[in-house]
Amino acid sequence: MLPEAASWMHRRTSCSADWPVEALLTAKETTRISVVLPARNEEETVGAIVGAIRRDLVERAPLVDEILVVDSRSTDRTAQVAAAAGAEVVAQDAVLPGEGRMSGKGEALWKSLAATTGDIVVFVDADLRGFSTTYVTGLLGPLLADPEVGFVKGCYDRPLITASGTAEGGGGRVTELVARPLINLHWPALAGVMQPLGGEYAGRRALLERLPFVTGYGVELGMLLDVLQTAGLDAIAQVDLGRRVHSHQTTEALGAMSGQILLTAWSRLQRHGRMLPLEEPATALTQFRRSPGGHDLRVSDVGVGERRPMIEVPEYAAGRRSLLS
Ligand SMILES: O=c1ccn([C@@H]2O[C@H](COP(=O)(O)OP(=O)(O)O[C@H]3O[C@H](CO)[C@@H](O)[C@H](O)[C@H]3O)[C@@H](O)[C@H]2O)c(=O)[nH]1
Ligand SMILES: O=C(O)[C@H](O)COP(=O)(O)O
Repeated sequence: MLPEAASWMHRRTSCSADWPVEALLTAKETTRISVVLPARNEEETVGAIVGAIRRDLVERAPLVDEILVVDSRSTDRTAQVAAAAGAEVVAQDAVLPGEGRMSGKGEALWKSLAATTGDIVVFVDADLRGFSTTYVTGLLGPLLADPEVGFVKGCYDRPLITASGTAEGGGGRVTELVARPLINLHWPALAGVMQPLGGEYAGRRALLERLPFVTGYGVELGMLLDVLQTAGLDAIAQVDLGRRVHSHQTTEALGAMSGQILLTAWSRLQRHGRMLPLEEPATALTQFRRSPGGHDLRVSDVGVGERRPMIEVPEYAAGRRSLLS
């Protein structure tokens, strides 16, 4: 891991328990806070999430000023359930109709900026199970405490829950198999960001409104890379939110998500001028394991070598196959 990345992790990582709601209320002053949930067919889960935020962070403690659910072309009762739980609900396609209709989660988030007024916007996926409002308070902590912080990512343990059981640490498959190796390769300064694709994060409007948003599932990677490019590593913080359980997509759907992640990375490599001249790619891969004191880092070298075609090996070309044994 680069010294810069290790130092960032040390300085900019906290956990949700570090940010009690009472301290946040004091720090909030006149800052308006919006919570946004993008939702496509989440009638089973969206109500409990909205209800918890409304109860804990609007009624019990006046921290959150608005809760917006962006209905992303749901065909179920997502909009009704969210409204009944106390959220304002807008249809993705009804916002800024003059801008036309694009698709996916990134489109819903982009539209949400136009449909909210908060100085700080907190994004929370609508498919979470066992949601706690400490997700929201945790994400707000670094932003309310430090004006230098502009963007906060959540991190958590991610189980993979299937009909045959629960594999702790088995979730986040696109993160582990695609995004993390890609980030370590081309953006090693971000190697300490534990959940680069996580859907729970918060940012200052003044920063978010100056970023392009990738549509679909490229939105998180694009945003993280664009924040790094425009505001620098120190503007980013991460908060350990504990454990995250969500609805898993099929492997096939995750393949499509991976394609969007790769395309997003490609576009940022081009746009941020990292292709020319071609930089030597970093070969260190940093992974994380939960430990009693936080997280253990495991850095391995994923560098690959290259062998010449076998036919160019003289012994082989001469037919001396006995050398194979
Ligand atoms: O067209 C869409 C698709 C999804 N969603 C919502 O976006 C959230 C996350 O979508 P989901 O399909 O559950 O994504 P995951 O499989 O959980 O993907 C992970 O990785 C993605 C890529 O970085 C992130 O966008 C997600 O937040 C993150 O949880 C959910 O509330 C969805 O309802 C929309 O609003 N519109
Ligand atoms: O964030 C990810 O990597 C994808 O959403 C896949 O997550 P899952 O493996 O927990 O379904």
